[in-house]
Amino acid sequence: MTRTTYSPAVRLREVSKTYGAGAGQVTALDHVSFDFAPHRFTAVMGPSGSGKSSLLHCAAGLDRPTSGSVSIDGTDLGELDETALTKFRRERVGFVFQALNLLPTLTIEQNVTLPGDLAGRRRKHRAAEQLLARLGLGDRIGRRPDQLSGGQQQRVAIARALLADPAVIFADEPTGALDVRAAAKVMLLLRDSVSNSGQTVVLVTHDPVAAYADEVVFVADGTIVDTMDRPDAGRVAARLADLRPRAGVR
Ligand SMILES: Nc1ncnc2c1ncn2[C@@H]1O[C@H](COP(=O)(O)OP(=O)(O)OP(=O)(O)O)[C@@H](O)[C@H]1O
Repeated sequence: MTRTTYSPAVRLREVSKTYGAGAGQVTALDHVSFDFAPHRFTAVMGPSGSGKSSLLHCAAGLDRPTSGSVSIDGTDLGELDETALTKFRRERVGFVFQALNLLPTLTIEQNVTLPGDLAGRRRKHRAAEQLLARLGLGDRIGRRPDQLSGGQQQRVAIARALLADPAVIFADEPTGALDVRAAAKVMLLLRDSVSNSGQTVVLVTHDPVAAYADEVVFVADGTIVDTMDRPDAGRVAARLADLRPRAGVR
C-alpha cells in the first residue's frame, strides 16, 4: 500500500468536544489542532481528566467532535455518514484498547481474521498465521482467548489491528492491566510495527512509555500544551509533574 510521507496520518482542526448541557456542561477538548505524522509512534499523555480519551475517540472516528474537523489519511470523517464511517474505521483504522474485545468463542486465528472477513476482504489466513508466529503466538492459534495470558491476548489484539494494514493504529491504555514484562513486550511490538513496517501508532497512556515513542504530546485542560521529540523518561516525568491539575480547577 502506498502511503504519502508529506500528509499527516491524522489531522485535527479546531476540534472541540463538550459533554452535557447547561451548568453541567464539560469541555473535554477545546479547539485542538494537531497533525499526527505518519510512520511515527506518538504517545498522548496528561493528567487524569485532561481529555486524552476524548481526543483519541474523536481522532479515531469513534466519537464525533462537537465542532471542528478530523481527517485520517486525507479522508474528512465529518463527510461520512454513520454507515460509511463504520466501514472506513473497519478498513483503515486499527484499535488496541485495554478492554480487548476478543470474542471468547472464537479461536485466536479467527479473532485475528474476523475484521477482514467482515470487510469482505480475501481471507488472510496464511498472513495471520505468519503474523501470529512472528508475535510469538504461533503455537496458540487454535486456542481461545481465555486460554492465553493478558499479555498474549493483547498481542492478539495487536495482530488483529496489524493484519488490516490500517492507516493508523489507535491504542488506549493497552498495557494498563498488564505486569511490567508483559507491558514491555506489547510496547516493543507496537514500536517494531512502526520501525520495521512503517505503521503509524497513536497511543494514550499513563505508563512511562517514553523510551518507545518518537514523540510525546502533552494534554492538559482539553488542549495540547506541549510536544516532546525523542522523549526520555526523566523529561517526560518532569513535564507531567508540571501539568498535574491544580485543586479545584477540574
Ligand atoms: N461521556 C461523558 N460525559 C460527561 N463527561 C465526560 C464524558 N466523557 C468524559 N467526560 C469528561 O471530559 C473530561 C475529559 O475526559 P477524558 O476521559 O477525555 O480524560 P482523560 O484524560 O482520558 O482521563 P483519564 O486519564 O482519567 O482516563 C473529564 O472532565 C471527564 O469527566
